[in-house]
This record gives sequence, C-alpha cells and structure tokens, in this order.
Amino acid sequence: MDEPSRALDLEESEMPQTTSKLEIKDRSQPCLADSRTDSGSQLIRSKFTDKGKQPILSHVPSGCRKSNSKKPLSAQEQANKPSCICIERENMSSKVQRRELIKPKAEQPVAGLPLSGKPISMTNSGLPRSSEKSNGDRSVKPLISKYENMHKKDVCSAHNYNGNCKTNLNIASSPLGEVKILLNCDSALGQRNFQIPRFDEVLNFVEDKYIRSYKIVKPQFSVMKLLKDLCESFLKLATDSPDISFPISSSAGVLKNCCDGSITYLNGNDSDSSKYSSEHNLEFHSKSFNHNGKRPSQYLDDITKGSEKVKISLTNEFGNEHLPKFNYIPHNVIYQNANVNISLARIVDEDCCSSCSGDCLSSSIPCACARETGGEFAYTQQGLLREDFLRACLSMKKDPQEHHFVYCQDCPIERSNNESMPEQCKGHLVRKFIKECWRKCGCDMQCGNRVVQRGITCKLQVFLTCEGKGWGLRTLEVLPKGTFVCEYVGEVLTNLELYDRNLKSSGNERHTYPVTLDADWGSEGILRDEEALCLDATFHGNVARFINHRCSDGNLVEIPVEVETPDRHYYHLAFFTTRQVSAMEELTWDYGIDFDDRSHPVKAFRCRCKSSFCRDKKRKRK
Ligand SMILES: C[S@@+](CC[C@H](N)C(=O)[O-])C[C@H]1O[C@@H](n2cnc3c(N)ncnc32)[C@H](O)[C@@H]1O
Repeated sequence: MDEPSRALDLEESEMPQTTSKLEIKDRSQPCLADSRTDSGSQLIRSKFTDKGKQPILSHVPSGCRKSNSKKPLSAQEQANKPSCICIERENMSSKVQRRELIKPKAEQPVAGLPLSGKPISMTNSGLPRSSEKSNGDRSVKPLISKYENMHKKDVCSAHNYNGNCKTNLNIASSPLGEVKILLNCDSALGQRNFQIPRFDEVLNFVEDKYIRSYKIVKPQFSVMKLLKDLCESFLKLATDSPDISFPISSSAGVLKNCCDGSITYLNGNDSDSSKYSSEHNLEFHSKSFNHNGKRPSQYLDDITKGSEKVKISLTNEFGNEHLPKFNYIPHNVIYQNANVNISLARIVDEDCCSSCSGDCLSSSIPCACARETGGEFAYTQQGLLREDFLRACLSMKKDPQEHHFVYCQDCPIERSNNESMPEQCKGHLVRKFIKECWRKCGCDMQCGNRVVQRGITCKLQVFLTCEGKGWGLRTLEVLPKGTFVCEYVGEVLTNLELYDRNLKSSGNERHTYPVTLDADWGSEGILRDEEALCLDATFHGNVARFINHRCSDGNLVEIPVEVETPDRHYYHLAFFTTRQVSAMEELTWDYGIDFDDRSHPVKAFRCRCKSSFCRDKKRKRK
C-alpha cells in the first residue's frame, strides 16, 4: 500500500488539506525523463494527457422534484408551497417533466446567476424601470441592473405585454442567456373565488383554446413546445452574434417554471454552478468579463480554492476546451519515498541566523543566511532579486559552459534515456542558490530574506493560449524585473518513482509536468535514482504547472531556493521575472529542452513559442 503523501512544511496551518484524497497509486501516470541540458532543473519531457479534463455538465436544479399533487391549491397554499415545471432541453421533445421547485427567496439569484443588483420592473411601455416596485416580489427581478453599463450587445432586453387584461406578461433577458417570463395574476389574487390552477391544466386549456376555439394551430400544438421554441430562438440569436461567446454546452439547458409565475430558461452552463469536477471543487462562473468587455466561455474565479493569499482566475476566451484536471496544492507534498529530511536539529548554527531579530536586510552586516549568495542577500529592500544576482543566473542559462559542472559516473538521466547502454554523463551545472531565513532564524516572517516562503502575491491568471500551447499563465499587472512570481509546486518523487509512473503511462498524454531537481547535482556524492528527486505537478500542483516554454528569452527564470533543508537534493524552484513584464503578458520559462535530440524515446512537443531564438528548427522552418 502506498503511504499518503506528507506535507513538507512544518506548520500545521499551512499543511495542504488534500493528502487524504490523493489516490496516487490508482492515478499513477507515465512519463519519460527528457535528456537533460545544461541548465539544471528543467521540465522533463514526457507525455501526459489531460485525462482529467472534463466537459462541463449541467443538471436540473436540485430543488426540483416530482409533483404528486392533484388537488388545486388555494392562493394561500400556493404562496407557501408553489409548484414548478422543469424541462430538460434534451428531453423536451419526448417528454415534459413536471416537478416542484422550492420557492427561491425574492432576492435569491436564479440558479447561478448573480442577481444582486437593484430590482427591475417593467413599465407598461415595455421599458425597464429600474428599482420601481410594481408587482411586489413577483416582478422580474434584477436581470438588468447589474449589466446596465455593459457593451451594447450585452445589454438586457425586456418586454411587457398586457393590453387591457387583468394579467400582465413580462419577458426579460440578461446577457448571461437567461430569459425570464413572468405571468402576473396579482389583480385576481384578492378575489374570493380565486384558486390557482395546476400548470398542466393551464397548458391543456390554452392548447384546447387555440385548436378548437381559434382554429389557428394544428392538433399537435403544444404550449411547452412554443416556450421551448422561444428559448431556442433566444439561444440561436444569441449564439449567432459574432461578438458574444456563449457558454459551450447547448445540450442541457433547463426551462424552469417557477412558483412566482415566472419561467426561466437557464442555458447549458449557467444552469449549474458546480459543474467542474467534484475533485477540483471549483466553482464555474460565466459571469466575468475579459478586458475587451466580452464574456469568456469559461471562467473560474479562483483555481487555488483559497489556498493562496491571492485568487488566481482561469479564463478561456476562445471556446470549447476541457478544464485542466489537477488538484491545487500551494506547497510541495512528498508522494512516498522521497527522503526529505526536515528537522530543526539538522540546521546547525552556520545554516541559520538565530541571533538576528526583525528584518535581516536592514542590518548593516549580512547574516549567516547570506553566505550562499556571497555574503550579500539575493533580495533588495523592495523584495526584488538583486540585479547582479539575476544577471549571474541568466548567464548560467545562456552560457552554461562558462560555469561549474559536476559529472556523475552512472548518470540516472542518461540511464533513463537508454537503460541498457547509457551514454556518459553530459555534466550537471552547479547553479546559484538563494538561501532564505527560516524557522530557526531569529528574524520575523516579514524579514526581507523570506520572499519565496511568503508565497504568491502577484495578480496572475490562467488562460487558454491562442497559439495551441494549451493553457498558459499571464500576469494581470506590470511586474518589475526581479519579481518573485511563484514556485514550481508538485509531488516530490524519487526518479525511480517517476520511472514507475512512466511505465504505467498510456503514452497519449498531451502535456507534461515533471521537473528535475538537480541544481546541486553531485555535491552530496552521486545520488541514486531512489535518492534523486523531481517535482511532478501532473496530478497535484500549483499555478506554475501552467507556465509554458519559450526558447532562450522567456520572461521568467527558475532559481533554486534553500529554505528548510540544509542539504541540496531537495530545494524549492522559484520563478523570477528576467525583465519588466507588462500586464496581460504571458509568463514563460525555458524548459531547457533539446528539440534536436532524436534519440530520446519520447518526442518533444512542437514548439510554438514564437521566439526568434526558437530551437525547434522544424517548427521554425514551417
Ligand atoms: C508544464 S505544461 C504547461 C501548461 C500546458 N500548456 C497546459 O495546458 O496544461 C507543459 C506542456 O505545455 C505544452 N507547451 C508548453 N510550452 C509550449 C510551447 N512553447 N509550444 C507548444 N507547446 C507547449 C506542451 O504540451 C508541454 O508538454
């Protein structure tokens, strides 16, 4: 039996709450390690599918249930226990389902729609009259108010018909695809002989009237079909508009006849606010608008499920795409055998600054934790990476041959490429590390030498790239050069465990998410496969799993960070900006892939980075 994963951090409050749900063994996925380049930690080339990507499903509102009631209800009973009819669009032609719906409170949003604005009622001229209350709580509620200032195409429409009748019919639509029809019989409510009829009786009565009395329709005429036509016409006109990207599913809209006499059409996506896989437990919204004022097809408010200090949204402005399936974790979690030995006893005096207090950066003499970065802290007082430190890290990526390498006799990476005849080790670059203060240090959590461990603070967004790279990550704000963006978080696996996952792979996976931890390769002797570590964000990871590759001139660089372990086979991999990055720019890093390596058992993806330094020559030629 696999042991459950262990959280790496010591503070209980920071422990990921997800370990009990891991089911790692069952979901083990394959991957093949890439041939390593000289750049240290890198994304391991392998093939993973987005197996977990799931279509968004709609369902009938849970409040609906079958009605057995035969006896007509009195007006009072009706007010307390109203009935409803729900029609699932896909079944509509074959059957009409009659169900009861628990009456929503007047101010309640209608099934996933944010109806929190001012109530709207209609004037007799058919124009919306904001906040005027004409029909008590039976008026069409705030379908319009929230969107009053939207782009013209997104503006709600509302119509009112009453002529000289005692009843009043209002139809309103919102830019979210909701059409609400309100039949208001208020004027008759006080009369002594007033009894609310059953809805199916009303339908029969109307159909009969049209067929027998008016003789203007065929015998198969159905009011419900007419209403369905109305909904579908709405949907058709809405989706024919080139400017509006409607939610994807057209198969499972729901027509609701609610207790307050209103009929609501909920289009496929809006009818279910919890359609995202229960494993993710992420709420789906189609309500948010992108920077062009257009509504994205898919929008998640926070993929981190509240586990980061900042929300990270996900948006898809292009159309149908499965949502990424993975479990968001803000900190690394040990899968099973990785030997990450975190204990205060192992941190000796030279590895911490126990006599410091407050902010180490404000002290005139750099503390022991700065030894790793040549006696100077890696960070500036503003929390950015120091210019010269960043320059040195970039030089290591650009001209690794100019820097220090170690070579192993039996290289696990070469062996992963060719088990029977592994090539000679091509060398592992000994990279620059950041050493942050930690728990045994005397400084406080606001110390300037604790940047990565404080977590993500930038406004980030996952989005569907238009170049065919799948999902990507972008910043929603300008990021100065040297800004910490996020660390690469995933399951900590031994290389051996990663190979095991490879073996169980279907081989059809589209994207890959494992990264090697080999920045200080060789410093503790040659690590065997069962000791050398990697991070796999395929099933459990953070937002960094969405960062795409760009050859050579990515705007992020990955830097190893020592936090809680003085040894180097385990460390954090943190991303910093290599230059100022504009708002809405995609964030990218160079995975270090050798696109020319034909001997590798797994082909690298066709690079679509569009960099003028792109190393994928085939793609370039095309
Ligand atoms: C760590 S994931 C990045 C997120 C991924 N795009 C997604 O949708 O989940 C790495 C995978 O993204 C895709 N990818 C990343 N950079 C790419 C690029 N420059 N060109 C084409 N595909 C890329 C490849 O499929 C790669 O295996």
